[in-house]
Amino acid sequence: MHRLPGEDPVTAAPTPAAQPAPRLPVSVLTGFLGSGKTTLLQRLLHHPGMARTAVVINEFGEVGLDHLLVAKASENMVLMDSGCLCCTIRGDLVDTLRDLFLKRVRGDIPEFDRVVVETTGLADPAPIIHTLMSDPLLAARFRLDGVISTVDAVHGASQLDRQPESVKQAAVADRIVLTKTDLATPHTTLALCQRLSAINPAAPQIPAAFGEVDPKQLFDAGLYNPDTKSPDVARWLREEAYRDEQAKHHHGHDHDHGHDHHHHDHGHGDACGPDCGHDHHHHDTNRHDDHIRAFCMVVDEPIPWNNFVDFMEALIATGGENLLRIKGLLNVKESPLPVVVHGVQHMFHPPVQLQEWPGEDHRSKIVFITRDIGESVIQPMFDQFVWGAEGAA
Ligand SMILES: Nc1nc2c(ncn2[C@@H]2O[C@H](COP(=O)(O)OP(=O)(O)OP(=O)(O)O)[C@@H](O)[C@H]2O)c(=O)[nH]1
Repeated sequence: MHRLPGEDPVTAAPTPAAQPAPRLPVSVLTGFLGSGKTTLLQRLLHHPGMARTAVVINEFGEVGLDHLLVAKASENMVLMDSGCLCCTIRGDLVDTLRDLFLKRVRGDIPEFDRVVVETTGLADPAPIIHTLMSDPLLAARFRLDGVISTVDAVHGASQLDRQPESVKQAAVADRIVLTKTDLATPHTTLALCQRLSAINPAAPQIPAAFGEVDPKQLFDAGLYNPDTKSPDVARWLREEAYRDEQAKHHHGHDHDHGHDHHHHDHGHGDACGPDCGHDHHHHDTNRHDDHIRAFCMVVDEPIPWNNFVDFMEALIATGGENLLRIKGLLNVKESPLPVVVHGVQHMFHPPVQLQEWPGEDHRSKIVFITRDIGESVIQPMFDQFVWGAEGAA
């Protein structure tokens, strides 16, 4: 069984949340085969805003860098005229990032302020996120900024139907980039956006034909706002997006029987939109995204920290691989200051104690994106572990 790292955020030396973390932010760029990752990267590498970025890719050939190449820094590293560095994976990601960091410290390569790692199209992004969180040397030097997932506006819906990886890539995303919007009809794009909102209510969906997007929309997706140099919980958690989505999918239903409901086009094609009059509201267990649940729990009473850890451990033991993303702002009983938790599957970042509440609302809010574990399972488990031992609530 996995303990939450950090054990006790209250008695442990508090992570100084108000100071910007010195670790370099890493963005993971993922997306299904052919969904436009390379096209997006090519456009990004041209962008002046991408100077001081190191990009980690699988092969130079894929990205077609010849016209951008300024100097070869080493066998697997090139420097571009935009100022950014591009390097191919050597060994594994851990070796590559350590190598990059060492070269930067030694001054062998120009300083960079952020890293983008492109995954292959069939990759499950979770192990990469785990590597960043769990390798002690990497975790001391790098931090996960966010996951950017490209979704093909034309083929995205059928990929969501058939490919569990594509659903997972969308579910763990902090930003979703809709590619090939130039080729898709507005109806197709709208229907896809609605499906993506049901899978991942909080991730902004950014249309980018031919990779045309302002890098600012993709980066700085983490808890810290680089402008204010302080945590921006509202932007990071976006629990209201989960509540809006839950309200949409539970209209007319006051029960939770373990299934979510989705609006979708089940074969009516482009002509079918949300106002087309078809009955879109039904179950279809063959679609991979019908297994995804996205919901928010709001807890009024302060939570005993150890009970919360027990709850998380029980949940991880029940189905850690199905907890795609969990984020929370907790009011813990032992402290007047809030604690932020963040997990992907069975791995959790060390909890962070904030130095102040982000607003007047001091209730705990936890958002979940899960596969096959609904609120109807998680809420009773939470009540049992968190309040059961206390005899409260
Ligand atoms: N019309 C149009 N074509 C696009 C767009 N984005 C990508 N493409 C094309 O789609 C194809 C696949 O794009 P890539 O950028 O190679 O996709 P990828 O995700 O890197 O592909 P893999 O590395 O094979 O997983 C290429 O032929 C691109 O030119 C877009 O926004 N509009």
